[in-house]
Amino acid sequence: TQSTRPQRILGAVQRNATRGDPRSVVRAIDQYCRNQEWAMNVGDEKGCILDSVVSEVNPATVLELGTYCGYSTVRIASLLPPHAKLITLEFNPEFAVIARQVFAWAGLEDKIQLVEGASGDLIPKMKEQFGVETFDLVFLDHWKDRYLPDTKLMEECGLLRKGSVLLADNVICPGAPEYLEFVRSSPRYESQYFKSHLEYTKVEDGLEKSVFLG
Ligand SMILES: O=C(NCCO)c1cc(-c2ccc(F)cc2)cc(O)c1O
Ligand SMILES: [Mg+2]
Repeated sequence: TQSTRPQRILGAVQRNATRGDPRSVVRAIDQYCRNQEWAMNVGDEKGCILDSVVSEVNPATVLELGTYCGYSTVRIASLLPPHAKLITLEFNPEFAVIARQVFAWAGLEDKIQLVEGASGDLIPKMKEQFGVETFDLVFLDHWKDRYLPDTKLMEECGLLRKGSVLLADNVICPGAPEYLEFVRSSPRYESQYFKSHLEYTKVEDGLEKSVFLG
């Protein structure tokens, strides 16, 4: 029977990465997706920008919206301080099954909590069900038309504090025009665009970093 792209990505990790070495997992996925078949990981070019923002924020609590195969989850978690927690939300159960195995291969299960379901349903449950106060960093990488409604929802649920950082992937390609307009025009956010390229291609894309001002 035919394998799926996420299954083939997991295979590349299991063949080429070293168990317990997160950076080798990241490298194995990038090499596979650059040389064998494209996949919607944030990739190495935008990944370096992600790394720099994570290192600068040094977050104790991280929320990732959109796990896919766990590439960015592993990339972020590998940079977190010892007791920091990363919660990642994934709607697609097939992606979740693969991502959990990628986290295990990287040896990061204790830092990462993957929750399956729709972000719009799960965000209002964050405080009560997952014991979260506020998030220091949010990485938006899920359905692009959910970036804005979920940002408003996080505000309403009191999940953002003065200084919380939102980092959004794909603001150019595929694009999140309503989100971009909102964070760039709202007096409650200080936004900055990091120009880059769509993963594994020469197409323009970028990350938008927006600091919530409270
Ligand atoms: O939909 C995306 N993510 C949420 C899914 O769970 C996504 C899509 C693309 C992309 C796809 C098709 C194309 F032609 C160009 C870009 C890229 C990404 O980085 C993404 O995150
Ligand atoms: Mg993306």
